[in-house]
Amino acid sequence: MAVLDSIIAGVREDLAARQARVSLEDLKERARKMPSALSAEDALRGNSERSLSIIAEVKRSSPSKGSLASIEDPARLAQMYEEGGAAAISVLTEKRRFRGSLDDLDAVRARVGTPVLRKDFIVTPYQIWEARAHGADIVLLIVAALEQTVLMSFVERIHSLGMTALVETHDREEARRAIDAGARVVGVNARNLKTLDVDMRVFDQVVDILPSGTVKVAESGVRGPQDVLNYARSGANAVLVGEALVTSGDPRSAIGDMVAVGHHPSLDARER
Ligand SMILES: O=P(O)(O)OC[C@@H](O)[C@@H](O)c1c[nH]c2ccccc12
Repeated sequence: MAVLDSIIAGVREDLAARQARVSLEDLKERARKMPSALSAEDALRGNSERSLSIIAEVKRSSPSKGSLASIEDPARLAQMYEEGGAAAISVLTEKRRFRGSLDDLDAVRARVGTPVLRKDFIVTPYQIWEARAHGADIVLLIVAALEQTVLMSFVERIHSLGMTALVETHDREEARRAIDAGARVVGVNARNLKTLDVDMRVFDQVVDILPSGTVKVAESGVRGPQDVLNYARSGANAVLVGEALVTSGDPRSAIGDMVAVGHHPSLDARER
């Protein structure tokens, strides 16, 4: 079984347990009582002052590398990311492979003022309501995990709840599907979720499929400022970084160095 399929099988089991505890009706009620979602599209697109956005991830573990960092206080880590200049914070909520949780999402949401992304393997509308009920502003959707009509309805659901869908792709065909489904923020993941191989050239191979107004997010494999610069030169509006930040020992300055790349003079003439 491909890695993605086995992750999703576990996600479905954990989901069934949560659904048995909290009904969809209760969840909707909680979601309706939440403050409105923060608008994330402009924050991710960047502006003249911050011409490249960094999405910084709270990530304890990964299927490819195993344990990365214990992160006993996810809110504190997120706060350091925010102080270092992150445009948004990504919180993994998948339990089995990434050791994340909705508690992490709650804690981060309560601490930071930036948009927060729920990073998980979304396969039912219940999880979208759950994201909103726990304060998410952005929800990840993985094209490779969803049939096209489902993808389309999930993008609509996320947008109708005032959140932003970050629709993740890994090749040109998936990028076309993301755009057809109504995505305005598209991620290009250098990591193939079926094999876990990382190839940072994927962004260049996919980027010309995306219409100019689309927010383009390069995901995975970023080791430091040079990789951020390369992605920015290729036309990324935002870069999503996990491992390099959680293993850095000084997340505030590690992200600061990446944010600074957005002001690099060689980026002035680029078209995004
Ligand atoms: O730790 P990295 O290589 O910087 O990658 C971060 C992020 O891109 C990665 O965690 C990720 C991208 N897409 C995903 C989908 C599910 C789980 C995780 C991911």
